[in-house]
Amino acid sequence: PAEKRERAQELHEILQRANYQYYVLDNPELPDSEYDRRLRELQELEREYPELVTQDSPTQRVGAEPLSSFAEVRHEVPMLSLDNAFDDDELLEFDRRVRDRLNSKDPVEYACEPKLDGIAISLLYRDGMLERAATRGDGTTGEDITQNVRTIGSVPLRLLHNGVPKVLEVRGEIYMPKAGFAELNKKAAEAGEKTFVNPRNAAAGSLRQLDSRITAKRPLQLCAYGVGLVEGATLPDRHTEILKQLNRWGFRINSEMAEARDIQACIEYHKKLGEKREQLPYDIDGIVFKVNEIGLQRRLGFVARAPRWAMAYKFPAQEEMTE
Ligand SMILES: NC(=O)n1nc(-c2ccco2)nc1N
Repeated sequence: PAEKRERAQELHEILQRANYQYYVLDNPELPDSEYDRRLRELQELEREYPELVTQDSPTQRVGAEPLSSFAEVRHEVPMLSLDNAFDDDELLEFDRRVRDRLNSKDPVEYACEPKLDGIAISLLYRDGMLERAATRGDGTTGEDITQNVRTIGSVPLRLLHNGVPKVLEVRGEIYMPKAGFAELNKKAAEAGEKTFVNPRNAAAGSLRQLDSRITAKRPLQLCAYGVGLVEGATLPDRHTEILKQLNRWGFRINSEMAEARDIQACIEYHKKLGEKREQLPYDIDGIVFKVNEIGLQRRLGFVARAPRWAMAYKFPAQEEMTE
């Protein structure tokens, strides 16, 4: 049925673009009712002609049969945690160490990203298709949560456009926005179910579900913040440019991301974001500053635990949620 295949392909493209606008660009163009109508038409078509189902079809986001356990995944490129700074002096010391190691008298440019308080994950794409998603775990070994992650709207099941790398590992944070968290707890309380203490725990609990149909109902977001394994492509040579490329390929990146020409500008950025922290639609527990030039990152490398080229400057802990 050639015309059925064409119709399925057309619906597929309309739904995929609507998904990108809504979940990644926060700029919905299709009313929900229109989205649902077309999704039902595609589901109907795929029921009639199962050979039309592709693994990146928008119909494949509703969750599958529950798993009995999560398989283990080994990270070829370790997922490291971040060193912490708690005041301006510690951040200045970080910059001094960086410039000493680079033997550079010039200021170093930094990328600035709010540190989302969620769960770090790794997404592996092969020929543009999402192959597996895994938690950070201990940095070397994590859990395969692909079934659950496929249900998250801001996670591309296939990279947009062509000319994508053969292998691309994207790293990011899965988090629950404050509004979605409040709504989830309100419904849970009304239904006499357990509520979550904070958005981070709610996100972690939603990703630990063996039944991905439960995860599919949770308001989770993915924000990309870096790459791991890359084969068959040359990425830009600055971190902020890599993130913009990821956004073009279909990933959500943080709208507050910025470049700071030196460490003084980082301190000003940290202060500014600290003042608007309560107004942000998601929890953050600091700012991550990264040396922006990839060549310099390579020269700095990592110490055992954390990269020498990055520092998380934390905010004071928020007063814990009252029960
Ligand atoms: N949590 C978070 O938002 N992160 N975490 C990193 C990170 C961890 C290791 C390297 O980069 N970057 C951002 N924005």
